[in-house]
Amino acid sequence: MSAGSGPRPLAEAASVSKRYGSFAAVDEVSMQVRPGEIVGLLGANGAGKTTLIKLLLGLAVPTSGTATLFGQAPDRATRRRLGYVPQGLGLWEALTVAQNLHFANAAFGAADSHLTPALEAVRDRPVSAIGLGLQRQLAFTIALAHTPELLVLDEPTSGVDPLSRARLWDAVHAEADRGAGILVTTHYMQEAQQCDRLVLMSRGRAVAEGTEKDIIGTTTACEVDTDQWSTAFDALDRAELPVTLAGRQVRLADTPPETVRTALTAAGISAQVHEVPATLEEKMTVIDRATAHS
Ligand SMILES: Nc1ncnc2c1ncn2[C@@H]1O[C@H](COP(=O)(O)OP(=O)(O)OP(=O)(O)O)[C@@H](O)[C@H]1O
Repeated sequence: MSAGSGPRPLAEAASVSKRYGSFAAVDEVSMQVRPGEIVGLLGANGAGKTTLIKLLLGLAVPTSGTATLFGQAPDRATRRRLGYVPQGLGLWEALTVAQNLHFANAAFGAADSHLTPALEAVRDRPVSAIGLGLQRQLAFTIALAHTPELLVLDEPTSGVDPLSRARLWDAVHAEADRGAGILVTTHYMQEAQQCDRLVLMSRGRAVAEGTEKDIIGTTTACEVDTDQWSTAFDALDRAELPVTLAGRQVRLADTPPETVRTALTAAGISAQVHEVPATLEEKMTVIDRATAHS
C-alpha cells in the first residue's frame, strides 16, 4: 500500500526528527502504519528504530516534524487504543505473573484475559523468577488484553527460541487479520519477510521502503563456487572487497563479477563466479555502506 492511499493511518510520522545536541537519532522520517498491515522497521543497532517508536507513541518529543497516533497528538486516550511491548518489556518484576496481568488489565479497563498454559504454570511466581521467553509471552499477552487497534513491538523475539518465535508471529498475523495495525522492529530477516511492508532505517534516516522485493530492487551479489572457500575468502578480504561467508558459501554484495574474478585469479584460485539477486541483509549492508560515505 503506498503512502497516502488506503485507510487512515493509525500512526504517522511526518518529517519527524529527534536531535540530541548536533546528533540526529531520527532525521526527517515520514512513515505510516495503517489498519490490518504489518510494518517492519529494520536497521542496524543505533539506526534510530526505538527513538522513532518513542516519537510515534508520544514517549519522546520531536525536535521538528510531527508524530500522530489515531490522527491526533499522542495522549492518555490514544494510549488506551495501543498495545506496546518495549525492548525492556515494561513488566513489574517484583509482582507475580497473575498480578502483572491483573494490574495492567485494571489500568486499561480490560477484563482479565487468559494466560497461556506455560504462563498459567508460573502464575504465582514473581516475574523476576521466570525466564526471558516467558516474560516476553507475558508482555505480549498484556499488550493484547485490551484488543488494541495498534500493536507496537520493539524486538519482540530477541532471545526467544524458534518455536516460541513462530507462535508469536502466528499471533501477530492473527492480530493483523482482525484489523490491527502492527509496527515491529526486528533483526531477523525471516521475520522481516513476514511483514507486509518494510521501512529500512540507517543513521536516523528512512532510506528505503516497500516490500522485500522493492527494497532489494536490482541489487545483485556474486556467489563464488570453489573447494578452496577459506583461501578464497581470505584473498577477497585482503583485496578489500565486501566478502561474507554463509556456511561455506563465499558471497560479495554489489560487486561486479569481473572484479571478483580478477582478485581470485591474482591469488591463484580457480573458482566459478555467478551473479545472483542480493538478499535483504546484503541490501541493508550496501545501503549502510553508502550512507556511511554520504
Ligand atoms: N537520550 C539519548 N541521548 C543521546 N543519544 C541517544 C538517546 N537515545 C538514543 N540515542 C542515540 O540515538 C541513536 C539511535 O538509538 P535507537 O535506540 O533509536 O536505535 P535502534 O535502531 O533502536 O537500535 P537497537 O537496534 O540497538 O535497539 C543511537 O546512536 C543512540 O545512542
